[in-house]
Amino acid sequence: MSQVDCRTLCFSIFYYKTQKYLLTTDIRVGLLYRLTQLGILLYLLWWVFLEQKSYQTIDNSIESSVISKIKGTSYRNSSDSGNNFWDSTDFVLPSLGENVFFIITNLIMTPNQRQTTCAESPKNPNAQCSQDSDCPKGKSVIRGNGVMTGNCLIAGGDGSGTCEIFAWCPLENSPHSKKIVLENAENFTIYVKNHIRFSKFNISKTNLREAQSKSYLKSCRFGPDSMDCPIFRVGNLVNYSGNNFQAMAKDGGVIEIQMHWDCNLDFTTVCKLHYSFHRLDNSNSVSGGYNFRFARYYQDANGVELRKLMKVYGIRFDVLHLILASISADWIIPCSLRDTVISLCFSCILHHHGCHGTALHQNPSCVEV
Ligand SMILES: Nc1ncnc2c1ncn2[C@@H]1O[C@H](COP(=O)(O)OP(=O)(O)OP(=O)(O)O)[C@@H](O)[C@H]1O
Repeated sequence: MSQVDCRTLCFSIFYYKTQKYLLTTDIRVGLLYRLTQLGILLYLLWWVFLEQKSYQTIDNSIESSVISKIKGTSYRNSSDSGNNFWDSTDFVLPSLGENVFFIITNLIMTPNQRQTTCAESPKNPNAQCSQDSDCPKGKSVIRGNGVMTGNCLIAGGDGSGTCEIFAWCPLENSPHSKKIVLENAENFTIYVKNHIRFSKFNISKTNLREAQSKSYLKSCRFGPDSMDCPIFRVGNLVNYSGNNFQAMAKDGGVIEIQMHWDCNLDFTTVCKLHYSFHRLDNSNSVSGGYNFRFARYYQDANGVELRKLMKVYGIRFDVLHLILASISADWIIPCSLRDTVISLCFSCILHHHGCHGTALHQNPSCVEV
């Protein structure tokens, strides 16, 4: 590189350029310019601002808590299990009041079980025997309830018997009747409290309106006429999910209570809350419904440990929430980008129109300013 080239290159970084404006009085170019400006303006106002609300941002730093409380009582006087009275402490599991809770609607109760020997269920083909050697001592019965003692208990005169087992005896009672045990479960009420907090903006919201008093809560029930009441009747919830309570209460199921928050945090915080209810388990499958077993342990007068086994059927409620929060972003309209686009377009137009280079002086509609 020659010495002159090098000096030109080095000094060029200290040069300062000014812009040169061209004014064209051609009405077609002017009209096109204004139409382009109008188009960009309309695009920004209508699409970017009104339709897309692109000036807003979504806040993902949302904290939320769900607290539930269930109330109701149920009484049943039956010939096989006697008087049975239930209140929420008995039929709600767990009692913590979380966003997932289970309401017992039906059960098979087997009281006074203790660890001793008894006959395995005769319905279990793996426990059928004709002699003691068919019941190897210490071996668990496949799909059974206990461990074989080595004795075959012959009950009938046909020589067929059932293996004796060491287990919690007596074994679990036979399946429940068609009638559900907690008949009044349909009328139980669920109170769902949901608090959400937008930690970035220190804004809190709850599904309970400030004006709602304790007496309102005592009497209100969620329904088409009172969509802002946070107390739901169990039977209605099941209906809203498109199911029949009596059918669902017999074998149990899972229902989702979905709380959909749509909050606009611009200016004043406005949140719209919408509830929807869906059944989550597949009631038509071979193993439909929802049940599990648990036991309550106690001792008799001699200090022997006993238990009351319960196979419970019921409805598990999952409270889920979707929160959509939009708020004005610290947005900057990309002015430089917009100007670049406009100027690029117009240089093309002017070029096409002959307003460039030497052609500038030959075209009377191009004025240099
Ligand atoms: N599942 C429910 N069904 C109907 N009302 C309810 C239910 N849960 C709570 N409430 C009522 O809503 C109001 C607010 O309940 P909150 O739990 O805040 O107060 P509380 O005094 O602890 O209620 P309580 O002692 O009655 O359980 C109370 O009047 C309460 O009786």
